[in-house]
Amino acid sequence: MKPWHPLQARLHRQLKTRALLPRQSSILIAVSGGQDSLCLAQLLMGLQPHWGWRLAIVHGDHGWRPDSAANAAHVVGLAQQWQLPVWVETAKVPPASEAAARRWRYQTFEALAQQHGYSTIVTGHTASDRAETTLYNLIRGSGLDGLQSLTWTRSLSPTAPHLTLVRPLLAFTRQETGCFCQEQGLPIWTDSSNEDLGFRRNRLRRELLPYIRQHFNPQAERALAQTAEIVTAEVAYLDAETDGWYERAVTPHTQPSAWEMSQSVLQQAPLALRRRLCRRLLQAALNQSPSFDQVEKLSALANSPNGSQTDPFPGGAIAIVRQGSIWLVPSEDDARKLYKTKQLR
Ligand SMILES: Nc1ncnc2c1ncn2[C@@H]1O[C@H](COP(=O)(O)OP(=O)(O)OP(=O)(O)O)[C@@H](O)[C@H]1O
Repeated sequence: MKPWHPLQARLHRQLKTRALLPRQSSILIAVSGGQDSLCLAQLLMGLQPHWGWRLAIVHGDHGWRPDSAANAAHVVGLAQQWQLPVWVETAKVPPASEAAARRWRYQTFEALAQQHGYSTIVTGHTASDRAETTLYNLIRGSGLDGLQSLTWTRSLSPTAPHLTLVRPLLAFTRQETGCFCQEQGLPIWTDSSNEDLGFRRNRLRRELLPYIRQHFNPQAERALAQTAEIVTAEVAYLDAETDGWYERAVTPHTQPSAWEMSQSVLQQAPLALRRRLCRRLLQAALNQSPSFDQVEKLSALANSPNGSQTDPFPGGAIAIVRQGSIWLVPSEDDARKLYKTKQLR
């Protein structure tokens, strides 16, 4: 038997200690054709006899670049060479942004995984991606949740709770995956859009991070990825704490729909949890991630007198203080209905 490559041995240890990909799992590998996902596919294939996984490849063709069909054909060719099942999903209309493309990819891959009985989708995200995301989110003013950036695992959607997204390469840098591909002679497909400095993300990767490395910390990438790792555990802890406070503080009502939050519970909550409670409530009520200012606006009602009210949130929802409760109602109209039913007195 061929001795394991050091990266393969490291990945094996990671998978064991973190219990990321259980034995006999059915795994769909998301392969863009870039160096990270090629490295991932190759490493998983090498470990497959030991873990007994069922592996397959999936590729998403966004139709963005003139060479996107050739890119897809390249991935199909590799999968055939590796003797793995392969699916290519093509976007009917090219997604309008990076974020839209990501959403489309995960939705399509998720449907495919369900259809063919795969329990896990894996991506080639690395410590370098993690470092960049953390730095990017820091500059944008994100809280801890943004700084944790990419997590090792996450469930893909509430409609498919058994389906997990796993990122097994978060401990490897892009430099390591690049060297690995070169050593193994893996044919990397170069995505020309990665060079485009019109994208903020690329400028951060090609200009800001090299500057930080040169002038502040040659290990900046590892340091940022480490920050993300530390923050991930802290966010998990705070989330679990928030669960209990949310349960005690918030009562949902129907007809008309409204959320009632106890003012005294909100007052007792430490500021970090108070903000989390308000954020979670706004997320549920508005169906979108609230901004910091919106969270602060709701949180300020913890100490506001009876009768206080916020100006409308996006979509027209308002929050009103009544008799020790903060009522979050979808609109002024709903507030009037509540007055009629005497709940809001
Ligand atoms: N078009 C795609 N088809 C399949 N998987 C994709 C696609 N684009 C991205 N992915 C998955 O998401 C991961 C991260 O995507 P990202 O856009 O950061 O990487 P990339 O630069 O396109 O390619 P790579 O990470 O493979 O070098 C990839 O490693 C890959 O697993």
